[in-house]
Amino acid sequence: MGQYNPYDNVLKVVKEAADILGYSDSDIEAIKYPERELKVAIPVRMDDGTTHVFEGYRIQHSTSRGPAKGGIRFHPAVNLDEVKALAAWMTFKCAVVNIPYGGGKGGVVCDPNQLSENEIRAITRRFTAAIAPLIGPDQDIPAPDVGTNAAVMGWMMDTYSMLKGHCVHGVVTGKPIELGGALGRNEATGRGVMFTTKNILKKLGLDPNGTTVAIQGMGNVGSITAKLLHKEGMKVVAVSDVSGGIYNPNGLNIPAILEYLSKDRRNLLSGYEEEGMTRLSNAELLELDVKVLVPAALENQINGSNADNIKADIIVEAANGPIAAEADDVLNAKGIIVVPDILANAGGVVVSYFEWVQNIQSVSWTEETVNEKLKNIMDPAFDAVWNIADQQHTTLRTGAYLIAVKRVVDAKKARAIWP
Ligand SMILES: NC(=O)C1=CN([C@@H]2O[C@H](COP(=O)(O)OP(=O)(O)OC[C@H]3O[C@@H](n4cnc5c(N)ncnc54)[C@H](O)[C@@H]3O)[C@@H](O)[C@H]2O)C=CC1
Ligand SMILES: O=C(O)CCC(=O)C(=O)O
Repeated sequence: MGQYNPYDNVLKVVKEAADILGYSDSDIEAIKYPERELKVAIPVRMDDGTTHVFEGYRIQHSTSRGPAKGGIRFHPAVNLDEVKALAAWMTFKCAVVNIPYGGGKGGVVCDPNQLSENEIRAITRRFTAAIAPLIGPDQDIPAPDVGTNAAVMGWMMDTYSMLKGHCVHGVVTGKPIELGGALGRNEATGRGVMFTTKNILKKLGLDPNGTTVAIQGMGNVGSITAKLLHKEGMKVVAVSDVSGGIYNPNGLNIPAILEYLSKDRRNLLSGYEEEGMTRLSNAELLELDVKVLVPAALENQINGSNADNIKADIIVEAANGPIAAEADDVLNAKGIIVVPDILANAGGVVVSYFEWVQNIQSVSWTEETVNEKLKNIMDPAFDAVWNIADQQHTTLRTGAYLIAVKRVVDAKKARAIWP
C-alpha cells in the first residue's frame, strides 16, 4: 500500500474513464494539471497578543466550463495535494450535474475548534485579501467546506466588497440569507445525499422505511443527511464525529442529537447520552453491518486496510474522496455498491449555483422552488450515471466520470485549448 495521495486517486479514475471513452493521453493531458495554484501566508494577531502565520491555498483546477467553483476548508490536515484533489473533484462534480462551472478549492491549515471567533474572522479576512486577485463572480466563487460556514462566507464577501469598493454578492455562495444567501443552501448537500440515497434504494427495489444507516461525520453534511434520512423513515443506527461515534441498533434519537449539537459549535458527540446507546470508534462505525453507510467527514476513510471489513451493502459518498482508489476494487469485488461523491454530494454546489444565479439577477427564490429545482437536477443526473454504468458494465463511479470527463474534454476541444 503506497502513501495516500488524493490527487493520484483523481488521476487514476480519470484515466480509467478516458480509456473507455477512447481518448488518447494527449486528449486528457491538460486535465492533469490544475490551471492555477496559489499558496499564501496569513499573519494573524492571536487573542493572546502573539502573531501566528497560517498557511493557505486556493487552487483552480479548471475553468474550461465556466468560473472555478468550490469550498474553503479550515482544517489542520489541509495540504497542497488535498486541495488539488478537492479542486479537481469540483471540476468533475460540476460537469456531472452539468452546471456551468469549472472546479476550484481552497483551504487554510488551522483548527477552528481551537480558535476563538475573533481569530477565525481575522484568518478569514486576511486569507480573502490574499486570494482576492484570483476570485470574483466571473472568475472563481468560494463556498463553505469542512470547518467553514455561512458566517465565514459573510466575512469573505465583506472583505472582498471592501477591496472592490462596492457590494459584491456573487463572489461567494453559502452566505447568510441577509447577504443574498440562497434559502435551502445550508441543507442542500444533505438534501442531495437524501435524494441520491432514495434513488439508489429505488433502483435496487429496497424500501427506505426501516432501512439501517450509519453516518460518519455530523457536521453540515452528516447532520442534515441524518435529519432527512430519519424523516424519510430510515433507521439511523450510528453517527460519529471527530470525538467518536454512538450506536443504537433500534435507531438513534436523531432530533435530540441534532438539538444537542446545535446548542454550541464546540459540542461533540462524546458529551451526548441517550438510553440504549453504546459508544464506538469511527473505525468501528465504518465496519457496522448496515444496509447503507454514509461517510460524511474526510478523505481516505475506507482504504486498503479496512475495505475488506466493510459490511454495508451500499455506500453513499457524502464526503469528498472518503474511499481511496485502492479500496474501490475490493468493495466492487465484494458486491458493495458505491454512489460516488461527485454525484452524491453535488446538491451543495447545485444550490450554490442557484444562489449565484439569484445574486446576479438580484432576485430571490423560495426555499420550495430551490428544493424542487435541486431535485430536478439530482434525479436525472443519478439516472444518467446509472444508465451509462449499466450500458458500459462499469461501477457508478466510472459511470459518473464517463459523463464528466467527456463534458470537460468537449469544452476544452470547443475552446481549442490545444492550439
Ligand atoms: N459543506 C458542503 O456543502 C459540502 C461538503 N462536502 C464534503 O462533505 C464532508 C463534510 O463536510 P462538512 O459537513 O461541510 O464539514 P463540517 O466541518 O461541517 O463537519 C465535518 C464533520 O466531520 C467530523 N470529523 C472531522 N474529522 C474527523 C475524523 N477524523 N473522523 C471522523 N469525523 C471527523 C467533524 O467532527 C464534523 O462532525 C467533506 O468531505 C466535505 O468536503 C461535499 C459537498 C458540499
Ligand atoms: O457550494 C460550492 O460551491 C462547493 C461545495 C463544495 O466545496 C463541494 O461540493 O465539495
